[in-house]
Amino acid sequence: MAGVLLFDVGNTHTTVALTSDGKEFKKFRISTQRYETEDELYVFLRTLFGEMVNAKPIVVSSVVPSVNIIFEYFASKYGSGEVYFVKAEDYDGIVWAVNYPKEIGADRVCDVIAAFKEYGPNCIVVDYGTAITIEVLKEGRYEGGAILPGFKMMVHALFRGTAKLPQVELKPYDGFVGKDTDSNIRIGTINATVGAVKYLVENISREYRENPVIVHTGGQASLVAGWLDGIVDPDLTLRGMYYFYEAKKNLTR
Ligand SMILES: Nc1ncnc2c1ncn2[C@@H]1O[C@H](COP(=O)(O)OP(=O)(O)O)[C@@H](O)[C@H]1O
Ligand SMILES: CC(C)(COP(=O)(O)O)[C@@H](O)C(=O)NCCC(=O)O
Ligand SMILES: [K+]
Repeated sequence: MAGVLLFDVGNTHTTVALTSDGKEFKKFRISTQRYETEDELYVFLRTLFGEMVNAKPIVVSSVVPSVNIIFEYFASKYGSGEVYFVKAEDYDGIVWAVNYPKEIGADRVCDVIAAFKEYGPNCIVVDYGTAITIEVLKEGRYEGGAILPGFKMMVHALFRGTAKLPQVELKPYDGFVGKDTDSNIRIGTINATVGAVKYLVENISREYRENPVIVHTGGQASLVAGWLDGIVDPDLTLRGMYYFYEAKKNLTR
């Protein structure tokens, strides 16, 4: 089967997706800390994908620099030899109107590319992962955004910083006054973070006035579905990776 292997490497999980059109994905999710060599990664992927995983070009969106070398080795030993690392400075279909485009996390680059292609030039994208990122697109220019602690990080911060507070389930609480420790914590971490996102999106929209399209993505977007306005689009990052690959492939043919 033709196609390309996408690796969305985040600080918690690596989502691996096989696709031949950038629309349909056969995807699996593994912990980013679980592989330290190209052979370990291959064992995982052979188990999950079977032979389909062999001899494909690979695209890597990584925000964990320490693992990047593994994909270089993987590409030459098990891939087609081609590896494309997502970088803002390698994609000129967007104006990266920020101080240091090289600093932008690759996942954010992918989110912006896909949002622009599919939701138009005025969007706000919120990506809920280890950290929560907010991307602002105005008239097709990436204006920057914000970075917040993710839901799990908020809960973990309370757990690590106190003697008695437990880690709670990552579920919003249906109410705003807790009657026990668990609900107090969930309100102050999950509900509060949803509130922070709401606050930032409202103020960004006011600043940009074009009533932007709002898109939610990332592993925990489903957690907030129903609490926030906007579209929930879990595969946005993967589609952005494929758009990046198409742009690079046409350049290098
Ligand atoms: N199938 C799944 N198994 C485990 N966690 C999942 C799954 N789907 C979504 N999640 C959630 O996604 C989170 C990781 O989100 P993700 O966007 O991949 O983070 P990052 O990109 O920072 O690694 C996990 O902490 C978990 O809450
Ligand atoms: C903010 C992030 C850690 C989010 O990554 P994730 O939560 O997906 O692991 C990542 O986009 C990143 O490392 N960004 C670099 C700094 C920046 O984008 O300005
Ligand atoms: K992410």
